[in-house]
Amino acid sequence: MGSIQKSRVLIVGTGGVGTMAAYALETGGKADVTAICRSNYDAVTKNGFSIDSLEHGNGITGFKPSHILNAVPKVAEEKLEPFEYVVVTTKNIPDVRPSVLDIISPAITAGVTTVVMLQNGLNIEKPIMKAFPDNVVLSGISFIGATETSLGVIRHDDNDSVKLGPFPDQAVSPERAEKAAKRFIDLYTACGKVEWAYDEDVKFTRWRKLVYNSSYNSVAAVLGMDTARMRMSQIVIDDLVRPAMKEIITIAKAVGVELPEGIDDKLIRTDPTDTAFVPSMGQDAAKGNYIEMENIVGEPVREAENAGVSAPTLRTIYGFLRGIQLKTKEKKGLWQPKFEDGNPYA
Ligand SMILES: NC(=O)C1=CN([C@@H]2O[C@H](COP(=O)(O)OP(=O)(O)OC[C@H]3O[C@@H](n4cnc5c(N)ncnc54)[C@H](OP(=O)(O)O)[C@@H]3O)[C@@H](O)[C@H]2O)C=CC1
Ligand SMILES: CC(C)(CO)C(=O)C(=O)O
Repeated sequence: MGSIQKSRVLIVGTGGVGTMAAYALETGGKADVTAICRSNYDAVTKNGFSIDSLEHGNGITGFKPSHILNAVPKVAEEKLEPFEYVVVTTKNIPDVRPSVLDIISPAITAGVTTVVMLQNGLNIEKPIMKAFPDNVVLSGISFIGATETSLGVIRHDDNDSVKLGPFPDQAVSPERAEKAAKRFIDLYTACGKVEWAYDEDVKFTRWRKLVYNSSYNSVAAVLGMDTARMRMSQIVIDDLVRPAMKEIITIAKAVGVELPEGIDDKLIRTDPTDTAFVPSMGQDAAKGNYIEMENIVGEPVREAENAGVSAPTLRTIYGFLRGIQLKTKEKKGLWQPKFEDGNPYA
């Protein structure tokens, strides 16, 4: 029997989500993974990844994807065989260059490569679909809890259950997009340890996830607080988290997405209370990293404005998050404190 041709998969970003994707795809045996590492490149090329995983087991050491690179390959220029899939697992920060489009473009073969976006937030697909109208772009909404605790060291402690499906309004045929999504699910779940499902309604799934992320993630970033403490306080839920959730539910309705009755109550109680869980934006803010505030809060706020819906809590939270991001930009040299032309407060 001849050997099976493995799918060429590029994973851009090997933090929590990207490393667990590399591990699932490689151990499934149907994919030949090229992983892009950045700050963890030296650690990973030397020692491989160390992983403690709820689903794959604890104490995994020395894991190395088939190929490890420290920059995204320029497929056309370097005359490489096209990638069938490019999986995007960086944080998505459109207000800081390079954008996701800038980062992944060199690796995409027009008309061939499917882009899999395993990132939180709204409208993240728009720039990719505009630049590559003849490529399938897939949405993966992840519930995995995976963190890179130090360079090349990953803790994975929640089920890797992703809903994957085509973003709406693509120029490619729905049949081609569905086939690409189902094939990727097959490659990923071949490891036998995780359950992924085909997503028939990406718009719904993304808005549903926003109910949690827009509220809990951003309040965690502003207050530096875990979700158990927010619930124990009562006031943080009553004054911030629940009103933000209710606004997302109202904006979703205005754009044609009916979220289930009681979704706010359910998601408020979703995290365990015996650990101090801090959602990703809270972790990034605490580390002084850029935060994913534009796709998680800015986009819903803009959708609300377009639909004529009032969203005062989200609007205020967005103001705080923009301030936090500006402080990070100043620390990293991307913003200088000076009056620009036209500033009325000079
Ligand atoms: N972690 C989780 O449990 C969940 C995460 N998500 C979403 O998944 C996405 C990924 O999150 P997560 O894995 O936690 O993120 P991490 O911050 O852990 O990892 C992101 C990785 O991308 C790398 N990266 C960023 N920019 C580049 C670049 N230009 N070139 C190469 N590598 C780059 C980072 O490198 P460096 O370290 O050098 O910055 C880092 O290794 C986010 O959108 C998040 O919201 C969704 C659900 C759950
Ligand atoms: C809460 C979680 C881990 C989703 O499962 C998430 O999306 C985040 O922290 O940003």
